[in-house]
Amino acid sequence: MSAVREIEVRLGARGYSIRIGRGLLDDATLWRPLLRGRHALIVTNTSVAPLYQARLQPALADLHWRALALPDGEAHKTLASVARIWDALAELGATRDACILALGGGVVGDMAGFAAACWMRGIDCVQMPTTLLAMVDSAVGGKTGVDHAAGKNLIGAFHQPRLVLADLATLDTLPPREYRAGLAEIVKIGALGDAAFLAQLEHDPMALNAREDAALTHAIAHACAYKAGVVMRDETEQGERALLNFGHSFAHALETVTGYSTLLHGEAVAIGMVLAARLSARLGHAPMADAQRLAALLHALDLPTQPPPGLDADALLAAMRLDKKNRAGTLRLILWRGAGQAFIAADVDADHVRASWVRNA
Ligand SMILES: NC(=O)c1ccc[n+]([C@@H]2O[C@H](COP(=O)([O-])OP(=O)(O)OC[C@H]3O[C@@H](n4cnc5c(N)ncnc54)[C@H](O)[C@@H]3O)[C@@H](O)[C@H]2O)c1
Ligand SMILES: O=C(O)C(=O)C[C@@H](O)[C@H](O)[C@H](O)COP(=O)(O)O
Ligand SMILES: [Zn+2]
Repeated sequence: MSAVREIEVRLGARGYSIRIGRGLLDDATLWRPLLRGRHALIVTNTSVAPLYQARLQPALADLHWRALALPDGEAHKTLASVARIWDALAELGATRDACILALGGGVVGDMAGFAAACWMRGIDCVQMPTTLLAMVDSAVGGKTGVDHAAGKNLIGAFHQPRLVLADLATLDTLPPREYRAGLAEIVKIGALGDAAFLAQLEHDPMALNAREDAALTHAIAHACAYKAGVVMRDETEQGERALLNFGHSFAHALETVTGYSTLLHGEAVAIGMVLAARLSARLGHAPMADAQRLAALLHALDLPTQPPPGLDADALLAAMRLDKKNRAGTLRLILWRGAGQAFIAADVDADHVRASWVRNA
């Protein structure tokens, strides 16, 4: 096994480690001791189960355990899917000391975490992310939940995992488009608060595309450490944590309006960050040159930087009005003052936001 990086998320009794390395799923000593009771449920999906589920099974032999493979895709990130997890827990007879092992990308992780938050008002969940996006973002920080037809992640809970185990070997099978989507959330960390990291990515955007363990470990650990710092200071998004939403008011509207089936989350975030950066420039908060820099980096990483054609600006604006960051009927967005300097912008003018949806505006 190659070197393992470890990052602590210090949240008192809710604290946990993030471990990053190759082959971690095969080392049951890393996660098996965390299972306190007799019941374990592997929550995964139909694509990931055949690839990685067998890695976990030997260590579960002396427990009551089951595996639930949910249908694949963001369109299935629904309460109906979570109800299937609760049904599986009921069939297993899972008590308060049961543990869910969330094996998959962010969709699986968000649903498994939410099911764990609610079952008997809270059982343990170990996040075993198998996508780049889940390793750098969704498995960390305890945001869990599902989508609603009216908006992304509108139903959910904060529920921290007991452990995050990021096995780099699982990325070997990740399709290129999904991999690139994860790069968008890595760029986001630089864009919102870490200009030096952003400059590193700009200096050699292709280094990460090689999927070489050392470069990957560095980027994943850097993104996780940054996010962990924010979460430790503001676990439930009373303030600073909202900055991790840079680009997301636009991204979530895009995902909602396109029925959660056209754009990947990371792709929507790439577009959303460029729109937020351009809007910041038009409102006089930031240089337009920084928005252009950001778009150039995302383009170099083969990520989209413009909304797909033919979308209805009014529908997109309507979706943005249901964003969780809004207050008292006004739009509250994450904008920036330039690379690495995101801030919370209250009461943003709706006409300006609407104009952002015009392609090339
Ligand atoms: N909770 C949070 O803080 C947070 C943060 C960011 C994103 N998210 C959420 O995460 C979701 C996106 O996550 P995602 O990008 O991981 O998408 P995903 O979970 O849909 O996974 C992407 C695709 O890759 C497949 N896959 C997963 N691992 C694989 C592997 N190792 N080999 C081959 N195929 C594999 C999946 O089956 C799926 O088809 C969105 O719902 C988003 O809202 C949550
Ligand atoms: O962890 C956070 O906080 C984030 O905002 C991370 C985002 O990348 C992620 O997409 C998150 O799910 C969005 O949260 P939401 O509260 O806007 O639904
Ligand atoms: Zn995101």
